[in-house]
Parts: sequence; structure tokens; C-alpha cells
Amino acid sequence: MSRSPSLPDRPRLDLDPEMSQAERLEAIREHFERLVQVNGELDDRLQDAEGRKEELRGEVDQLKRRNETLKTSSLYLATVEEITEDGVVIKQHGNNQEVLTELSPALEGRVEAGDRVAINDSFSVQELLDDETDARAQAMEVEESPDVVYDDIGGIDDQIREVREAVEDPLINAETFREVGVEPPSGVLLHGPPGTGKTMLAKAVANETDATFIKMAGSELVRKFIGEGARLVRDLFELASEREPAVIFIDEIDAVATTRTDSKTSGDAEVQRTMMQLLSEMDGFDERGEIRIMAATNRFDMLDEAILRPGRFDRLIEVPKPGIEGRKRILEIHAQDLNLGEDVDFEELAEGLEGYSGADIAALTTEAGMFAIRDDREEVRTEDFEAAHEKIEQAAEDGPTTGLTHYQ
Ligand SMILES: Nc1ncnc2c1ncn2[C@@H]1O[C@H](COP(=O)(O)OP(=O)(O)OP(=O)(O)O)[C@@H](O)[C@H]1O
Repeated sequence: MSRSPSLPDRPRLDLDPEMSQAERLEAIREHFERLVQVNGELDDRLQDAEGRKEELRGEVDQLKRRNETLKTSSLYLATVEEITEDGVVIKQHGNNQEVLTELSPALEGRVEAGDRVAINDSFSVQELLDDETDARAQAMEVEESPDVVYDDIGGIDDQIREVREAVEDPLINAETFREVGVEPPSGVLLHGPPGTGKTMLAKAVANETDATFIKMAGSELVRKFIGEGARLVRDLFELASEREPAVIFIDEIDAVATTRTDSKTSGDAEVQRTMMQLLSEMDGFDERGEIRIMAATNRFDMLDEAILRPGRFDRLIEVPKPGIEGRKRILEIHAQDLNLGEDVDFEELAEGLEGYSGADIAALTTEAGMFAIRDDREEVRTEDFEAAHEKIEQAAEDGPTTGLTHYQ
């Protein structure tokens, strides 16, 4: 610690050898008085410093308490709907309650309609949330260049061909389509059981066309981002146009596009709004050349017809569970990096896997590898595939918590 420059100088005692005894005594006495005086001054300083220390300690305690209160008092999320002369109209997420409220002074002039904000118990707007870093980033999975290729997808060659025609050709030959005046399909809807390769197909198309892959899960829009669905759908299309060429992929679209129910609960209204936003984005989408829209569902029967009208998802492609040839091919794909024993016969294995989806077969292959490892072998044999098969069957019988789809 450096010494404060304003501290009093240390008194010096200068004794001249020529001085008489009495003069020396007098000098020492004066020196002693100066020392006493400086000591007094230092004492005062010390007391001042002690007082200041107490004050600062009080301030620290107060700040700590404030910090604790801030940390413990939860804030709610809301979206700003309108800024009026009377205040700010916000809509609370979750219950969709609309409230006229006010901004904290620090936010004056910084908030616009559409912003996401945090509000306290009395609805006063406390914080402005950065949407780039929260919902938008969380709700969308963006891959500049996914690494899936068509050869990674087994058993659905017809579907691959159809997707290439409907999505890849218009992206690659956008100019030709425009010149000839052919309208490519607006949106391509892949439907079929879970784990059959729908997401892989969308990723492979994006890869093949050097397009950015932007995925949004419909189920998350209604479960996780309550109150923000419509806005996120708008953001999704905006992001795609910033990143052209792009493939938009809306997984589990049924979550936002189910047949209308009559109930007027706010949850349903929210889903409706999200779907309306999706429809309006698709309807207003003229420059389709560089952006393609794909969606997937396992619940085709539940879809609202509005979503299937011309100009919207007007190309339907069913992606079924693989037949025996498909299962054989998928086994080959997933086992290509395994050190296989000579006895492994994919044809035979595929025969026994009736009802298995691609995802199930991927899980089976990994499990077979695990059995070999447990047995301290480097080679994966038929017995491992059989053990894996048995384990999966058992797990499926025990309950639907395995994530396996072959009984769905
Ligand atoms: N046809 C297939 N060929 C090869 N692997 C597949 C195939 N289908 C699924 N898989 C495997 O299963 C995983 C999941 O597949 P994917 O996510 O594409 O299925 P999905 O149809 O989109 O499923 P969901 O409807 O559950 O979203 C893939 O990563 C892959 O390992």
C-alpha cells in the first residue's frame, strides 16, 4: 500500500555538537512536543479512516442486501405490444394477459413494440432482453453445412428422388425455373413414423445444395417458447432470407398446425396465432428461389387442412418404415465402421427386424457393438446383434421409455 502523500512529515531531531547542554535539552524537548503533536494528528487521521471504513462496510452490506433481493425476486417474461402515451402495453407470456404498465426509468426510450422484456410482480418493465441470444438462438438450430449425404440414408430411395426434385432442383436451377415460369412446390411435407429419416433428408438436401439448414421444432414452440411462437416463426423466415440459400425445416409441424379445436383457452389461441403467422409467411413468400421450406410430422391425420392448401405445403411425401431391403441397407450404413465377424449376414438380420425404423436399427447396431466390447472382443458377431435385438425387444415390452419406435 502506498503512503498517503498528505501525512504529516516525520519530525527530525538535529543536534549540533557545538550546542550547550541546556540548548540540547531544549531541542529535545521541542522535538518531543512535535512528536506528540504529529502523533495527535495521526490519531485523528486514524479515527477518520475508521469512520470511513464503517461507512463503507454499511454501504457494502446494503448493496449485498439489494443484490440478494434482486437475485431472489423472480421476473416474468412478456412481450411489448405497443408504446402509448399512457404507458406500455405488454403481454405476459404463459397466460397471455395484456397489461398497461410503465418502464423503469433506465429503459425510457429504449424499448420498442415486439421486444421481449422482463417484468416484476407489479408488471413494471425491469429489463430488456436480447432476443438474439435467447429465444431465437435457442429455438432454432442453424447448421451452415450439415454433414448428412444421401448415401447415409437407407431404404427410402423414392423419397430421396422426390425431395431432390421438389427442393434441390428449384434451389440449384432457380434461374431456369424463373425463366420457364414454373412454380416449384411451395413447401414439402414429409410424413411418416418417427425415426425414419425425415430430418436426415432435409439435412442432406441442404448439404447437397450448399444451403444453410435452419430447423425449428413445432413442439418446442408451443411448450418452451410460450407466447413467442408467432414472433419466432417471423424470425425463422427472416433468418432464412439473411442466410440464403437456405432450407427451413419445421419438425413436428403438427404441434402448431393441428385441426382447430373449438375451445377458446389461451393455449389454443396461442397455437392458432403461431399457425396463422406460419401461413402468412408462406403466403407472402414470393422470392422462393433461394429458400426452400420443408416440414415433418408423425401425425399427418391431425394436420389442419389450411396448411396443405396450394401455395403452402403442397408437396406431400410419405416416409414409411423401411422394408426388408431398406433395413438391410440401413444396417450396412450403420455397421460400416464396425469390425464385423464373417458370420454376420445383414439379409438374415434384416428379416428379423420387421417394424424397426432407421433410428431403431441405428440403436441396435450401437448396442451390438457394446455387447462385443463387454465381451472383450474387437469383432462384432451375429450373436451380438441377436443379444442387442433381444435387449431392445425386452425394453420395448417393459415400457415406452426407451425411445425406440418400432412399436409405435
Ligand atoms: N433411413 C435411414 N437411414 C439411415 N439411418 C436412419 C434412417 N432413418 C433414421 N436413421 C437413423 O435415425 C436417426 C434419427 O433419424 P431422423 O431424425 O432423420 O428421423 P425422423 O424421421 O426425423 O424422426 P422424428 O420424426 O422422430 O424427428 C438418424 O440420425 C439416423 O442415425
